[in-house]
Amino acid sequence: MLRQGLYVVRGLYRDGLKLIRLAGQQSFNRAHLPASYCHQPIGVRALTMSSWPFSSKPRDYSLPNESWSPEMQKLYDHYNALCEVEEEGEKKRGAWWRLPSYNRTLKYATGGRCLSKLLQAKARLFTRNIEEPGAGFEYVVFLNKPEKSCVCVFQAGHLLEGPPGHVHGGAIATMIDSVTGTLATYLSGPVMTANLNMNYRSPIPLGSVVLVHCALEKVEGRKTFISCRVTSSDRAKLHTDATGLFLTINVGHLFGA
Ligand SMILES: CCCCCCCCCCCCCCCC(=O)SCCNC(=O)CCNC(=O)[C@H](O)C(C)(C)COP(=O)(O)OP(=O)(O)OC[C@H]1O[C@@H](n2cnc3c(N)ncnc32)[C@H](O)[C@@H]1OP(=O)(O)O
Repeated sequence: MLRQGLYVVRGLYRDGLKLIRLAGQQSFNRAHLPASYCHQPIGVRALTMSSWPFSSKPRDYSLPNESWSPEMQKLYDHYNALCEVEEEGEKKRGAWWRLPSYNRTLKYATGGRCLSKLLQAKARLFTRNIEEPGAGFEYVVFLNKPEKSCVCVFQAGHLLEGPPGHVHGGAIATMIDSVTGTLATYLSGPVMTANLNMNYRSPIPLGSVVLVHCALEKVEGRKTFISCRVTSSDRAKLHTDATGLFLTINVGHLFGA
């Protein structure tokens, strides 16, 4: 069982990174996957899964929905336009990639040896488990590969309230962990957060749109250091700055190996 679990998680990360690399596609779907990805078994076959890692057509939460404010949409359009550049009349991939985002990673999510199949089936990504559009975390992450950095456009919904009318510090920390963790994962493979340091500089009004900028500071062996700044959408106001340390893990770590 443990060996099966390891097999599954390895497949998850390998295929997750493949998905990230396919992320820039505007209308990402199975048809865009390489044939080898669609037809060859991956590790998760061990648990009788199809090679497509989702149970049904997944919703890509990084795409615009009706709850997005004009400001959020404008920032999305801005970064999305940078994902494709025109050179000599030809459209080419730009430096930026939009990362798709799903609320579950696999039909049977992985989560350690103690998780029952029922719990695994119910597992959902923390930041994507509020179904009502606009009520929780609305965000999209754009990765800049050459610069080893990323920007997240984040609109904070009313269910994230902490101090009256403002975003809860834990919700801000969640976004920082998620975005720095995403960048670290992209750069270093499977990682876990070992340390996050945060300075809350100014409160974030509920419903507002902020930018979460993350950049690679350095990699030392298994350690990936990421810095992060949460600013107003015009970058004029600093809301939070943070640093994160991520340690590359052997995926067996998640199974207590
Ligand atoms: C479709 C699929 C898509 C997949 C792709 C998609 C993208 C994906 C997005 C993910 C977005 C979510 C991102 C959430 C990310 C989490 O929230 S992870 C959950 C929270 N974190 C945890 O639960 C981690 C709990 N801690 C641990 O498991 C272990 O302590 C760790 C972090 C793995 C480290 O343990 P270890 O590997 O045994 O390392 P250890 O030997 O103790 O230390 C190694 C070195 O690191 C140093 N170190 C360790 N801990 C610390 C620390 N806290 N501070 C400073 N130094 C430290 C040690 O001093 C040592 O240094 P050296 O002596 O080598 O110089």
